[in-house]
Amino acid sequence: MTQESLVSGRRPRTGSAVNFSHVTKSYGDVHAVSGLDLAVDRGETVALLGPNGAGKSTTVGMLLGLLPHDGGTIGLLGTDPHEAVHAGRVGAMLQDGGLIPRVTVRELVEFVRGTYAAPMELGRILETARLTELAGRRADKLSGGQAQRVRFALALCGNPELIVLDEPTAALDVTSRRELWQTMAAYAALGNTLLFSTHYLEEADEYAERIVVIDRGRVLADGTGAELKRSVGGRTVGIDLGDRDPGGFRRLPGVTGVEVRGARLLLSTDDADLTVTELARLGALRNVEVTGGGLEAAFLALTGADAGSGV
Ligand SMILES: Nc1ncnc2c1ncn2[C@@H]1O[C@H](COP(=O)(O)OP(=O)(O)OP(=O)(O)O)[C@@H](O)[C@H]1O
Repeated sequence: MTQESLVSGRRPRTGSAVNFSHVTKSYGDVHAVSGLDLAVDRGETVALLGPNGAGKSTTVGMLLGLLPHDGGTIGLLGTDPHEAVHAGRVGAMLQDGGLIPRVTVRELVEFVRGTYAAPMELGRILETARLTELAGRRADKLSGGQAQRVRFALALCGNPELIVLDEPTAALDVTSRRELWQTMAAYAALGNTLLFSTHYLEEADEYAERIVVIDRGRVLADGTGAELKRSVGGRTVGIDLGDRDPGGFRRLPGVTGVEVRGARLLLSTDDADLTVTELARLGALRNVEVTGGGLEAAFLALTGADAGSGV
């Protein structure tokens, strides 16, 4: 660690945290992961976004050394998954992890801390996971959001450099989701690496610096939320047609398609700004509405466009 990182408690953001190269994994005839390439740098917060059955949990399982991979190589914090996990350098929050009954939050966290050679200090774990007030409560009598924060606290026990979270906010309400994200974002802000899988597009867009879209075990897209939205482009600009000739709009900048629906003219465009500017110049902006271009449209285009490719 550098002098600065020792003073501030921040970790240096250099080097590779996760490196999958051509990784494959099958369950019998099911190709769950098919030649996956994925690189995450230290200090990054990355979302693995994919539909059901995309291979997210299998990827997380292999990353943590819980599932053997069939082919390719997996590097974790400059070493192999087993070594990194055994050294306490990786924390994990998996789906459906039950909490031991009849013990308090403090006892549970103490117990898990005891399994590490150099654990994070108890007070800091409770504070980071916002559990200080709940430390004396029974761990099996908490709300869904509180229980998930306890699971996050358990993932923090070894003072890990990387935390891997498999759908951490599934089944949580909006408030609990936001609270959990505040705790995780604070940990990431110290220079730690977060890799999480999710179904929630808004969550990936809001909290991840990078989104890796996977489907059928392969990477379909990799970039910031803004880059993914841009890569699909495709917005629709709608205006009231009035008595104008729809054909004349075909030559407008950005326009890729023209459709008349009732009294409305719908222009498909790959550059909505340019199209709208030109409509304004022509004095044709009546009841303008720009739709599409969100992450959902990008996600559907990416996963849908790949359907039927035979993989
Ligand atoms: N133990 C298993 N035995 C057989 N097939 C499996 C097993 N685990 C997963 N699969 C299959 O592998 C593929 C990838 O599953 P995986 O659970 O990794 O996807 P996922 O993206 O995590 O899905 P979800 O979002 O629904 O959790 C799916 O087709 C799934 O049915």
